Amino acid sequence: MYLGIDCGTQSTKALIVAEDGTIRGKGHAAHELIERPNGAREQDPAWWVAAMIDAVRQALAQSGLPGREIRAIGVSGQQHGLVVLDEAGQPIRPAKLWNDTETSPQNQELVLALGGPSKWFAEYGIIPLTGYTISKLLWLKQNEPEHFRRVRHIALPHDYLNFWLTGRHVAECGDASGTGFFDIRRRAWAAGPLDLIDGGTGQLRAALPALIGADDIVGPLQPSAAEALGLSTDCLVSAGGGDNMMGAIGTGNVHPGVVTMSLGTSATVCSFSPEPVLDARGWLAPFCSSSGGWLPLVCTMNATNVTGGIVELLGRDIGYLSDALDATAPGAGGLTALPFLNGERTPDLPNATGTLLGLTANNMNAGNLVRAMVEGVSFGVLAGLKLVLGGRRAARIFLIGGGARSPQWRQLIADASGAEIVVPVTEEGGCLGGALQAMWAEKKQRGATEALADITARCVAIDPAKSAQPDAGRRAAYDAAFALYRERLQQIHGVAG
Ligand SMILES: Nc1ncnc2c1ncn2[C@@H]1O[C@H](COP(=O)(O)OP(=O)(O)O)[C@@H](O)[C@H]1O
Ligand SMILES: O=C(CO)[C@@H](O)[C@H](O)COP(=O)(O)O
Repeated sequence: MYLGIDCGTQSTKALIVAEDGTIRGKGHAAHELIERPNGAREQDPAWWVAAMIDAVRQALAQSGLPGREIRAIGVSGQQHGLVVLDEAGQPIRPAKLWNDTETSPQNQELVLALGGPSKWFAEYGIIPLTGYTISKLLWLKQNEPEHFRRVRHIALPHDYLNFWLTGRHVAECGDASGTGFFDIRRRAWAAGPLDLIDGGTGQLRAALPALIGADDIVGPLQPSAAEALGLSTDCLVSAGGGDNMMGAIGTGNVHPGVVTMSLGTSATVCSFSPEPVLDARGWLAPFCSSSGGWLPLVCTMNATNVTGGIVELLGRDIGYLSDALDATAPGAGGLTALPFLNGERTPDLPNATGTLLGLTANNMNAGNLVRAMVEGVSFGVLAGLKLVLGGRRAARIFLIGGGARSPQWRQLIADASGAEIVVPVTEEGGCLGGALQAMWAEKKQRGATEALADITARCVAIDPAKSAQPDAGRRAAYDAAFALYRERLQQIHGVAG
């Protein structure tokens, strides 16, 4: 048995998976979120640990299996968050998250300090955007120098959980590639940007964990972690990765030609590549995968916070989102939402706020309000799909994340993209990816090596009842609404969608 753990923004999920891909147990525990009006978004790493313990114990109880049956664990985690640890390995302060826009001035400062976007691209293959890890370090130095001085280890959320599980400080290329201090072409840390922050003292270079391979084992569980989780100290922990990287594995996106879209707190779209896919404009995130390759990706910062938020504001439960899509027509009667509630990463508008345009006496109703938000979020990620595929059309998209539970939202994405939408039987893509990566690494460790593509081919199944085929008539209506969205985006923010 293998255990996948996914530390998302809103919750931690756990999944027990048998060698043939059968799901044996599930668990889920919600997270708190610290939000401040200045764009700060933070979580205490201790909350992730507590949620992980809770979710794993639920999954074990549901499976009825003894803990010693779990051979290996793979941890998936929200990308980019900065966990800073002191000499004793204790978190110094709450982690600033991927959707924290308070550090936008520091990001701008760093981009300029190295010589501008083209210099970053030439040197490291990436141009940092607000949300990536690096600006959080400069923010810490400028705003909390006492905390900065105590930094001895830098970790991403999943690296921190791996450390808590094993006592070892390591990282892997997928999640590391989203830091802004990683060389995308060479798949290695890039310490130069860190020298800009600490003035070349070497403090931050020394705080970097060693990089390991995607199919490597971090180590066995340390006794304290094994006891807390109800597992054995023989249980191994694999490299894990960023949640998008692990969601890619959980949808079989480990070879070219597969597209994964996630509708979680963020909306993301990505497609595996055996070569680096770089973008000198910096719109496409040129990340590595957590399966040994690259994973060009686009992430928008506003997704189910917007769609869930409007439904809540209307005093309904989340099922109303699907009802509203049923009750209204593509285009929401001319209503367009530019849903950048907390600034945005793609397009790069970290200080933007949301806008609702085209409101009339005829279209102002609850259904259209919900539809406009869902369409605004969807158009943002569909613009990203074009970037990821370099203008090619997707024939099929694997849809995961909480939003994929809505049949009507799935149909909207099918109609607006012209692609078939499929949903894996195991919709917790990050968790399944974690468990499958753990299987891959554990098998290699005991000399029973199996290619990851063979493991995903065996274990990732599509739920036929959840597939959606595009409708050409509705496609034309969505094309018109998408064109209006782009026009209004240009008008309000001066950028192309
Ligand atoms: N049936 C549904 N229809 C639309 N949205 C849904 C549905 N079920 C859940 N969601 C949305 O999914 C969100 C959670 O998504 P999830 O992928 O778990 O987030 P994260 O990984 O960022 O923690 C919820 O907040 C909710 O808004
Ligand atoms: O920042 C990114 C990707 O670059 C986000 O996708 C985070 O990784 C958070 O993911 P979710 O909580 O929405 O799954």
